[in-house]
Amino acid sequence: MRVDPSTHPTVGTAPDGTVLTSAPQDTAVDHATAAARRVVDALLRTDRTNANLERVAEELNSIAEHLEEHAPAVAERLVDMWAGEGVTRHDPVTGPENAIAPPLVVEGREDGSVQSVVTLTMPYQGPPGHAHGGVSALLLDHLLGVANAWAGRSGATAQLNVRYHRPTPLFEPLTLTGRLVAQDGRKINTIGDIRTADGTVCVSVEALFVDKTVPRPR
Ligand SMILES: CCCCCCCC/C=C\CCCCCCCC(=O)SCCNC(=O)CCNC(=O)[C@H](O)C(C)(C)COP(=O)(O)OP(=O)(O)OC[C@H]1O[C@@H](n2cnc3c(N)ncnc32)[C@H](O)[C@@H]1OP(=O)(O)O
Repeated sequence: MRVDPSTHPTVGTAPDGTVLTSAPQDTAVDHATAAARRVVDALLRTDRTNANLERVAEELNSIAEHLEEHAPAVAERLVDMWAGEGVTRHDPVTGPENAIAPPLVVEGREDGSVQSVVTLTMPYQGPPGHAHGGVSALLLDHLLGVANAWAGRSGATAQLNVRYHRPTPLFEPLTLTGRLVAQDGRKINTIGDIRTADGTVCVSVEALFVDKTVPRPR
């Protein structure tokens, strides 16, 4: 099921398996961003001596110039970015329009949790062959925010306590899970983890969110 653009679905209003993130579309911007993501990955993988990197730099700079020529003022662009209901296409975790985002596709489950399966690659590397701890924290922070939305709440992260149990492997499917576990007025407690396919926990988090509306640019 796709997200209704007028209201954010929650566990009470949408069935199991509801996609809570903005799916990649068959649009030029999504195609361009997917290509940019591919370039970031390929730049890290390519042979440093044999690839013609001077030509690559020239062509990429020419592309950047074209994009910058058509960029409106930042304030104007921000209004445009925040015109939807909160499911963003530009965030660094799930945004199909953000080349930095893996991007995660998050599903809401009927048990109140949210889940995402992702395979991380070279751009997200920390220790050899494994995910950077800051990347794991980023992905979980955002996933927990989506878990709050699925539970009908929203808030800013006030605390994110991260426990790294064991290194998180790249190049294999990881399952990220999050759920809201307690609420006390404006305070929201949300937990989550990252596991390998055999269920081994690599990272777990406990977070405090505080309900606070950040005004949208307009
Ligand atoms: C827009 C609508 C969308 C709807 C649709 C949803 C679609 C969903 C899709 C996608 C979800 C997106 C997911 C995004 C997820 C990413 C989240 C982030 O990255 S957020 C950026 C990083 N976080 C910050 O920048 C916060 C910076 N800090 C602050 O702004 C404030 O400090 C804030 C809001 C956290 C608290 O400030 P105060 O003034 O509002 O509230 P005070 O009175 O200080 O605290 C309230 C209670 O909380 C406790 N508290 C506050 N901070 C605490 C802390 N760090 N540790 C422990 N307790 C804390 C206090 O002690 C107080 O508790 P007592 O009521 O007295 O019991």
